[in-house]
Amino acid sequence: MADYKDKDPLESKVTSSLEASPAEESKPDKLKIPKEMPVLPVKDTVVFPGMVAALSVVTERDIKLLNNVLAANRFLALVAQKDKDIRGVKQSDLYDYATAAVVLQMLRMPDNSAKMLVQGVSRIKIDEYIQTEPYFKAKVAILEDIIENDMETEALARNAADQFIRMISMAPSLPEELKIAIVNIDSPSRLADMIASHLNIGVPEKQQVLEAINVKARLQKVTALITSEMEVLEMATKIQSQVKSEMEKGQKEYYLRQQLKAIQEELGEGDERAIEVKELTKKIEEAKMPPEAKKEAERELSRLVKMPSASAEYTVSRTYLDLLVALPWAITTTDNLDIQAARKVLDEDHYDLEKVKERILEYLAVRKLKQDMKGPILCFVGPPGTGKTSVGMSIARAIGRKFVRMSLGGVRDEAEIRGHRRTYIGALPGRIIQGLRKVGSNNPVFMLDEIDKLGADFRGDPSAALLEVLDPEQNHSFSDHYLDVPFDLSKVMFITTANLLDPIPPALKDRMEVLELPGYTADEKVFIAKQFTIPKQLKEHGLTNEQITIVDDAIKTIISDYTREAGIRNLEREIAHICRKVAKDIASGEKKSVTVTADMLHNLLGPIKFFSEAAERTSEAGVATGLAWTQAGGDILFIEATLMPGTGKLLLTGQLGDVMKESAQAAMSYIRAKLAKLGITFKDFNKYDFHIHIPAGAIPKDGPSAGVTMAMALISLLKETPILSNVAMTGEITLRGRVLPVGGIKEKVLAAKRAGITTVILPKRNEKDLVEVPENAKKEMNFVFVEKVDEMLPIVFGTKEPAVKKKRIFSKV
Ligand SMILES: Nc1ncnc2c1ncn2[C@@H]1O[C@H](COP(=O)(O)OP(=O)(O)OP(=O)(O)O)[C@@H](O)[C@H]1O
Repeated sequence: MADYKDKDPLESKVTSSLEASPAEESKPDKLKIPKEMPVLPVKDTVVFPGMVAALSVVTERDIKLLNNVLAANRFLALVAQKDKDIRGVKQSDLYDYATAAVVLQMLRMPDNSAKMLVQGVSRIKIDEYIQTEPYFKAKVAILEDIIENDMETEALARNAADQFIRMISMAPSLPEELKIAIVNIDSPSRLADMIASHLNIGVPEKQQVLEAINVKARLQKVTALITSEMEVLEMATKIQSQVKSEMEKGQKEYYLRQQLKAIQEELGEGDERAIEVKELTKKIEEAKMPPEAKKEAERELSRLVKMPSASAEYTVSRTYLDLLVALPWAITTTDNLDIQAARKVLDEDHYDLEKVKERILEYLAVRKLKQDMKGPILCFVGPPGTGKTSVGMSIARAIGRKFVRMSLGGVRDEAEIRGHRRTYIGALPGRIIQGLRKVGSNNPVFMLDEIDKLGADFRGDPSAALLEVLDPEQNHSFSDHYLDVPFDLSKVMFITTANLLDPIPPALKDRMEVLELPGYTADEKVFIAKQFTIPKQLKEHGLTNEQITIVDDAIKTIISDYTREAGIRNLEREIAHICRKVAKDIASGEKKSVTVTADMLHNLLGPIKFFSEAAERTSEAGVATGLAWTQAGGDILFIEATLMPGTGKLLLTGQLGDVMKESAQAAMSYIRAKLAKLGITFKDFNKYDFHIHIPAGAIPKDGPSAGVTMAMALISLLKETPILSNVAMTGEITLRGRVLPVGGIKEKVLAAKRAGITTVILPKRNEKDLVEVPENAKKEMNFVFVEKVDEMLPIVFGTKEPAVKKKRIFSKV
């Protein structure tokens, strides 16, 4: 068995120990090819005719063969082995097609093996083995090429040559000189053999080329092999260039980094990064985070260290770490549990608001007994300016906690509460986490203002996120999307505020303890103004008691003529206005001290802003004064009714909800059914259209409560009798004329009092609610409780019998 060692015979080192050298006369000649010759099995390669190859001869059997060949005519058959790993080769292990070759040179090696240089002469086919020992010998048939010298052969040959030349340029293992050799080959048959012998292909493919006697088929085979080889080469080149460019990039970055480091060292900033990491590590330790958060912070820090400081990712990571270390994981302020002291602080800041103050003192008392008690979640409900926010601040001051406030008005996006995931560009933590970071303690009084103005849209429902915040069962592990690790909110005392209770989602309402702050009477306002508002405003404007005095009358006039509100926000604003004007006079040296009287208000505050409309509006028949419970607390509203020629339709305009429309229908039907009982002589209902109007600005929260007012406006119209201007009413009406209870009695009564009403008609079943109305209001007003609409008539018209007709407002049709 011969081993193929060297493809390029020119490189084999043939030295002076050559045993035989081919003489000129022994040059291979096809004519002299014998018909019988020894057969040498070859591993690993196929020697093509015309090619020179160096083979190693190792086994004793092969050496014997070689000796005999050299002693005879130097011809031998080189046959490729089907499987190169087989030892003790049999005939069936060899291909049938072979190459007749002559031995050109032989070189004996010191270890008894030999190397020989052979040259292929012709394709042969083994016909029959005639000897197997000591080596194979066979009868062979010499195969002649089948060649057509046509254009196709020519084209195939040129194409193969061109492709192969291109391939040489791409394959680093093929020498450039091969190109010249290829160009100089004239015979297509030799060209195909030459190319096949240099292709990096297996023995079976080479054998196929050898067996292709037809030169065209051989060229085609070779072309296909070159093409697939080129594809492999191209792919390899691509992979190589990719690897190279990535390596280059990495090397470039490394090089630049080294430079940067050198520059930083020169500038004395060399270890800035190290200092930063040290500082952050220290801060992580100091923040005393729970294990989960600490692990996350440490992981983020190890990521940060690997990032280039100029990258956007670095900033994101650094901002996140800054938040993690800044959050008050373990900072808790100590509560002041002294109930007396707390009461003093609460009283110092606010008048009345007893329910709220009591609730807080109760909480403190229980806290004293049970250390780990959860904070209550309170909801202060009331009209604007009734002290909801300021009492929250006062609570924080009384217990000795920090205070943070966030308005939920118009919040529609869940992410505002719970934050954006950090994968978003410009992501931020939610407002709860932001608030806690700002306030710097984990047990502040956290005020969530305007919870009734929460919105919801496609960006998620913020109330769902709030549920988690306000649920004591869940909020010990509140998850903010940005923060990504739970934060314990259970120590926070949440206080929410709302103007109205109804719009608050029921699930949220459920979790809170509602405390109402309904508003103040004029007298209470005077008291608050004197005790709290005026001293506060004087202080804010740098004025002293000697420099300005506001007499009681002036305060009362501000309340009645310049404000109409349940709270005291506008009163405070008007007082501030007066303080500014007085401060100007005093600062400019014009005056030394000013006593503000009611007469001076016109000059200081401008013309009166609110008139008592009741007297004016109800001077005509068909107008009734109702009481409404609105966003701003209680208010009065004038319901007007009129009629005009028509067909008996009922027309409704103004701020009417569906419920109010139904109430109007009910009122009308009741009246028409009870004309005689109500003392109405009007009969031509089918010849007139009726029109009820509720003016803008008085959007009642509880629609049905305008029922009795609409009924009274219609009755007044039909009886052509005006209603007394000092009477106002509220109540729902049924078809049978019953008066049903309504809400917001305290607010409504206070609003009536502000408007100068002295008699208020209320549903009988609301009598119990009168306890909430302040005593002084009760003293100055009359309350009439009714069960049926007809009971109202004597009161609204001021007489037992229908009043005197004043003037006709419709003519007979
Ligand atoms: N009972 C009171 N005693 C003393 N001052 C009061 C009282 N009620 C309200 N005030 C003062 O009225 C002003 C307005 O109150 P605040 O801003 O707390 O109203 P609010 O109920 O929160 O209103 P909004 O619903 O508009 O938020 C504050 O300066 C507050 O100090």
